[in-house]
Amino acid sequence: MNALRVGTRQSQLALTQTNWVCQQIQHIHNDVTIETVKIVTKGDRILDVALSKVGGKGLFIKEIEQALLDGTVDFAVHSMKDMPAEMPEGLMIGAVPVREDVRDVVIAKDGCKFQDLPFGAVVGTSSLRRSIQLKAARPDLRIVPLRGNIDTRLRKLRDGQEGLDAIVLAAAGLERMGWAEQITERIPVDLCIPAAGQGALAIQCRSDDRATREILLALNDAPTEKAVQAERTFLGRLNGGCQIPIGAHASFVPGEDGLLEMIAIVGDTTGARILRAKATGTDPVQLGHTVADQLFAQGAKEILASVREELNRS
Ligand SMILES: NCc1[nH]cc(CCC(=O)O)c1CC(=O)O
Repeated sequence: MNALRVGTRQSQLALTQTNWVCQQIQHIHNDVTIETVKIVTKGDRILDVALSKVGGKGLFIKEIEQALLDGTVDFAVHSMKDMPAEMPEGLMIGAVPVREDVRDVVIAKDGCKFQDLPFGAVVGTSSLRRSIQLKAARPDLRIVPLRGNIDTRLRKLRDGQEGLDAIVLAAAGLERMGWAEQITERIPVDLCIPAAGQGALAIQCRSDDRATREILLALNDAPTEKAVQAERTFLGRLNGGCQIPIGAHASFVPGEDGLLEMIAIVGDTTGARILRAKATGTDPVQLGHTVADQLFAQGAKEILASVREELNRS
């Protein structure tokens, strides 16, 4: 008999993800019992302000990490893309389950494909990463801020708030909620490079908790882990938080045994300057550094400095 406690945010998505992980664990270890501990994070308390204005890294995870360190919970399930590249001493990612669809998606009021949206259509997203890439493809679009949990955002579109014609969300959240039928179009990754870790889960635990680590390991998917490692190494080099427009997507090249390809983007807040990079490699950490170095060689440091300055001012 083994009794574990899992920490989670209380959004529908967080609970759904956590339940999925607990089911997987109990499928493999039917003697393990798991108690769910709901934790409110700073990100949950300030849902009315654009994330880019709130700033700070790990807005949705700090309180949960503290509960892990305190021993109040034994593991935690996070959306990988909400995790900062660096982790507090004593904690680790114990498993990375197989990734969902990594893409961003458009949900349009009239079921209109992205390129077919009317001139000047209003598109809701609070993500600078999404907004600068969508504007690069469709400069006419009017991007408006959109916050809240997935269900809140879908409701705002249905209600036509802010004159919304469409919203952009991650496919993964919708898939996990069972709401994929609402998706109008999955945006190709080279048109809108996803956030580092998008579509993946991170199961976090204490580094010294061997028993829990052993249990979690069975849920790990090595290809997902390696792709995410490349993306997060890159993110760490750029020192990026969720408010900075950075995208990174790594995937194994089909038919090329063990070869990863990564594409990445960094831009300023208006999208006036956008830098892109692409590389392949077999070592995830090396690949993350290679792509970061490519962007630094193109002037990413100046862009990042200007974004940070701007976000600090506003
Ligand atoms: N930004 C919040 C967030 N964090 C994780 C997901 C779900 C998708 C995922 O796990 O990548 C979402 C919602 C969204 O971006 O649409």
